[in-house]
Amino acid sequence: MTAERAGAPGPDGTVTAEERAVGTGTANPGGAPAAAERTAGPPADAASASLLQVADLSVRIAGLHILQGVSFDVASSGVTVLLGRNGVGKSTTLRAILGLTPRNGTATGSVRLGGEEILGRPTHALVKAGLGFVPEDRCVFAGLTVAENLRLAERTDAPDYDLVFSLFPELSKRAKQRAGSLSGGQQQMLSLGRVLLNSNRLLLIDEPTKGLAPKVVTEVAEALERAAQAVPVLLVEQNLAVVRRLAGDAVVIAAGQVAWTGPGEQLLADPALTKSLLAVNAAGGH
Ligand SMILES: Nc1ncnc2c1ncn2[C@@H]1O[C@H](COP(=O)(O)OP(=O)(O)OP(=O)(O)O)[C@@H](O)[C@H]1O
Repeated sequence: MTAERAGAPGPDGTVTAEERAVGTGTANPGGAPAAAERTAGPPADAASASLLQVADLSVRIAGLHILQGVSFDVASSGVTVLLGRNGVGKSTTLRAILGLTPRNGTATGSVRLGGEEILGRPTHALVKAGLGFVPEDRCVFAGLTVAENLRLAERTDAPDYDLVFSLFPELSKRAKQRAGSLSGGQQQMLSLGRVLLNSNRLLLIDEPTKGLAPKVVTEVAEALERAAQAVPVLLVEQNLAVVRRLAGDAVVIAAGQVAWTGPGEQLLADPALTKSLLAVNAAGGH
């Protein structure tokens, strides 16, 4: 698809001077990337180390210009975390990558997976190409058993049950239990297991710890850590304790654009920056 000019918002844009001012991170001072930075792209070694390259991604839905030229890379191993205040467009970014922008919307720019342009390709082709998605609502069939949920997710003749059960032994133990009676954390593991049965090049995971009790959050973070050893992950996550535990690189979206990118550790080590970008304390509280 053709790259759409980003930067200055259109008449329906949502960028305010104050929001732009929070973009003081080392990787992207000033919030929106300068045109020269965008066209220059990442250094050659960074490009070769990245699996997914999102460049100048703009999404408009129902008259709203939600993403206004978002650019970032996802590393070929470990967890890249996508952060930002509520409603900035994190889920919209995942959905655009997956070809799930609603039909009354448009997604323009470029998304490359392993160097190949994928923006605009249909979702079924992207799933076949190795994008695995774990949505925010977990998506398990409450009335079916764990084993049935897993069987329904099989997409190949050789689903990798060994991997899934080695990562989440709980799923093997609870194979005959109805998914609706699992705890929130166990449901999240089932949701991850359903995706990991098939071979994936990249997992896109949307707020897996949302609404979970602190103890369960820790369990899910451990599960994600194990999953990320098998497959690289692009993770939307608001819980900074989870980010601290998992993040390699962090990408912060504000006002429709990438306001900061860099090592997650570096972001969390700077409480003032964390607070200005995310309106939360690095200790984890709001
Ligand atoms: N289909 C849609 N129709 C209209 N507006 C939408 C649609 N999808 C998203 N939006 C709007 O786009 C903005 C970004 O939404 P999105 O869900 O991507 O944010 P988010 O950063 O993931 O938020 P949160 O952290 O609260 O989950 C919001 O203002 C949302 O209301």
